[in-house]
Amino acid sequence: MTDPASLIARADILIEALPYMQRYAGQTFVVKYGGHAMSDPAAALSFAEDVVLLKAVGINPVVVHGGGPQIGSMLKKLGVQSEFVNGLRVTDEQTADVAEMVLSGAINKEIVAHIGQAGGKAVGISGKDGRLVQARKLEHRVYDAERDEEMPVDLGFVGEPVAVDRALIDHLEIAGMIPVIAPIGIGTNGETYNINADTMAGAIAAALGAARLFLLTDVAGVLDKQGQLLTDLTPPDIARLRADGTISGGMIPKLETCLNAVENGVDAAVILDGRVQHAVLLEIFTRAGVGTLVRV
Ligand SMILES: Nc1ncnc2c1ncn2[C@@H]1O[C@H](COP(=O)(O)OP(=O)(O)O)[C@@H](O)[C@H]1O
Ligand SMILES: CC(=O)N[C@@H](CCC(=O)OP(=O)(O)O)C(=O)O
Repeated sequence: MTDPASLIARADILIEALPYMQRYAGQTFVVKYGGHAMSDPAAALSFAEDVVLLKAVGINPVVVHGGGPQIGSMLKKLGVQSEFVNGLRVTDEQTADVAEMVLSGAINKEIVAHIGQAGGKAVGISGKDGRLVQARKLEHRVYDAERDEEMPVDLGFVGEPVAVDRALIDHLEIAGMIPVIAPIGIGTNGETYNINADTMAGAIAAALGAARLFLLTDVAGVLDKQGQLLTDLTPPDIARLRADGTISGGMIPKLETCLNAVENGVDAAVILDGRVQHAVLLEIFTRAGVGTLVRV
């Protein structure tokens, strides 16, 4: 028989979560699940359980997923070269087709299935469904040291969200369904845009007036040059980390997303390690938050 003290300790864990449940009931949390974080099958299932638990306690979780490494493997199988500029994949027409196939097909449905297994009801969509995310070509600029100025770089069919029509998400919420969104946008002429999943999650979080944006990745959070976790960041901190080269690659769009989100009404954005089982629950429902919190 389990001893009474350990039973009480279990109940204490639930009681610790109570004020958070009361505070967050009815609020929308956007959770971005990165392609790197997905690689651990046990963490993938525990992620689905966390999302179902959020829904069960009255929070509205909206999942936006990535799949960069998985797109990379598929392109490799097809013998297509892929290149990144500041964490963004240069996307020609063929690459856009592959990105849509991998994101909206394989990955999206896998997450939907996991949420189903965990006892929830998820609906997998992309930014094309219900014209959820209208996009245009991203005009990207990169600093050219020789010229000492920012120069335009053509990234092909990389999109930036220009408008979010939240109607479909609202319908799904009313129906008790959890939206799972692939980061594909639609152009005015029906073209397919490959959108960085962090950017997509940030745009959706701002449009929904989400209370929190969580970005799940494969590091503990933002690390300083010594590899130590930075637990709290403000917009000036982020500008400094970018200027002194502490952040690079995929962390650049991630922190830009956090900045945009908190400057556009999202209360806080958190970067956390999605390889840790139940990372989302630990962050939301315990006193010891994990990861890097960005606030204005
Ligand atoms: N200062 C930093 N702290 C943490 N990670 C960083 C930093 N600078 C660059 N990175 C890189 O950013 C990566 C996370 O971005 P990304 O690979 O796009 O992840 P995801 O697929 O989850 O979106 C980390 O794995 C790490 O290699
Ligand atoms: C424009 C751009 O870079 N799009 C990304 C979309 C997927 C993504 O962002 O996935 P992660 O979150 O796993 O990195 C790509 O093609 O890889």
